[in-house]
Amino acid sequence: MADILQNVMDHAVAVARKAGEVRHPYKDPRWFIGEESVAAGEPSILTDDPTWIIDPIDGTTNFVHAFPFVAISIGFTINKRVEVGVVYSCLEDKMFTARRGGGAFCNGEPLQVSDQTDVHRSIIATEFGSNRDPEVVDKIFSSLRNILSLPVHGVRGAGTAAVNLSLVASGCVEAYYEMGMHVWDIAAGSLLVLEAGGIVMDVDGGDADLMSRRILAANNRSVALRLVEQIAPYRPDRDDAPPAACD
Ligand SMILES: O=P(O)(O)O[C@H]1[C@H](O)[C@@H](O)[C@H](O)[C@H](O)[C@@H]1O
Ligand SMILES: [Mg+2]
Ligand SMILES: [Mg+2]
Repeated sequence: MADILQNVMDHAVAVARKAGEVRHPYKDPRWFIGEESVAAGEPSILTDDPTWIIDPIDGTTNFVHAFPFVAISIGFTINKRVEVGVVYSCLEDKMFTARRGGGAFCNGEPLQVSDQTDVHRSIIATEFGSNRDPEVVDKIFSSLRNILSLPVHGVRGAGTAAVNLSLVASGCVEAYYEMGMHVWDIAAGSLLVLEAGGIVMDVDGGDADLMSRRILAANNRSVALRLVEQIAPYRPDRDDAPPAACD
């Protein structure tokens, strides 16, 4: 694991030097998008530069309530594409790692998504999120009702996007979708799913967009597209939306 991170950091330095940059890739705030740094007012703009995307605690509400799923999520992008993903599920003591083109692993063991193609025999993970706007809550429940009525084998939610994505990558659930989470929740986990043989797309079936705050990750296209038909989509403000103007 340390080797993977060291290689990536070396790569980041090499890319920076090639571009004639003198910035230090581990210290310049422009090379980071983190939940806490953004909360402190740092920008949340994904550029082509090597960028670390970090959620130090994914599953904060779980953590506060001692609900036993909490993760650390670290993604690394170049040209806006996730090259490395690391999710550490702390209480399970599972270290999930993926490198683009290099596969996905849990504690060093290769991961493979489920081979189930029938949505009716699937478990779907999702989250209720934290937005209590009645229109959003209606959409959440509309999607849930449609999916439960398909029917599916079950609907689950770990309370952390990173763990939900690790569950898709591990083949424990067939798919995970959510609207309203942030780029730091999904950057690392989305690569886990891709490298375990799955797919990642927008909830409307379009291309995945890391900054859109919408994700559908699945073991295969046939399960994903059946879910697209059931999901009532809404558009949260993007992670890279300009801050609202003050009067
Ligand atoms: O804020 P943290 O880092 O705990 O992350 C969020 C989760 O990852 C979401 O899936 C989940 O839906 C919640 O929004 C949760 O807040
Ligand atoms: Mg999070
Ligand atoms: Mg967090």
